[in-house]
Amino acid sequence: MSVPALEISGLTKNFGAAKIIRGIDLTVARGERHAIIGPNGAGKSTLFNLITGRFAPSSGSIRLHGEEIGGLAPYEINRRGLSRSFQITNIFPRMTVFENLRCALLWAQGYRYSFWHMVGRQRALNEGAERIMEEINLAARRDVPAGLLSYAEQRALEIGVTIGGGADVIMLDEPTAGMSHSETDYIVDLIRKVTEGRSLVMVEHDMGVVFGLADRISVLVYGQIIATGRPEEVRGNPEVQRAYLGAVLEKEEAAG
Ligand SMILES: Nc1ncnc2c1ncn2[C@@H]1O[C@H](COP(=O)(O)OP(=O)(O)OP(=O)(O)O)[C@@H](O)[C@H]1O
Repeated sequence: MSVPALEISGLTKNFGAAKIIRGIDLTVARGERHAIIGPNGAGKSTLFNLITGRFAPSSGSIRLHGEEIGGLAPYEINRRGLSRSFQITNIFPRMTVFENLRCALLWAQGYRYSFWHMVGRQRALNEGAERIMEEINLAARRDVPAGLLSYAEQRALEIGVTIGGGADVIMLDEPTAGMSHSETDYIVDLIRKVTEGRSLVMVEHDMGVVFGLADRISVLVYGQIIATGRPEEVRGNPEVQRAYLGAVLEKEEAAG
């Protein structure tokens, strides 16, 4: 059996006396798209921040491709092949689409302190930036400053920046937050495309997005995973219905 992309076991996180993550075991296979859902305050962002290195675990283990990453700094985790996007757009508004992607590649390849090294890599960087631009469907917007793109295009660019470093585990925090139906469809198609052959872990409140994208779903309630499985298994799980999904799906149906 191949080593999972991500393997979390016995993970806990306390803030002072508050036990926020209370013993999580979770495995994400290579190439799997995995969604984490659950009610407000369940600990989804905290779990996300533990995996990406913003917080150190109180106990337990987080392995990326078999190597322990729990407690490493975010940039060290990034170098090992895990990249995250941000809920708040993380691009440079005055730089063009192309420059943003080039900058992401430059940063990821670790040339930021070596100007001469960088000059020698110009061609590879330019080609890499062009390739990602095609992948995220922004070639026609190549020379537009990022700040002038539509909101959905900015999120697409941000996904481009996230995959720019060649990471094979992508973490997305609410990638469709604040989007209209059509923008959501556009970003979902894009995420499906760019995560082909990569592993995806996403926190998302929109159940249409979750059930449309995820191979497997984990339901986090009060710092523990109460169910993990394929979408239809999770949807049919009575405990999940009771703790979370019943109310959410009713609300979404009512909203049309
Ligand atoms: N740095 C912190 N210090 C103390 N408590 C925190 C900290 N970060 C989060 N918490 C608490 O941890 C709990 C879980 O928060 P978290 O943001 O992880 O939940 P969530 O599932 O992402 O919620 P939402 O869906 O509303 O974003 C909350 O009660 C929150 O107040």
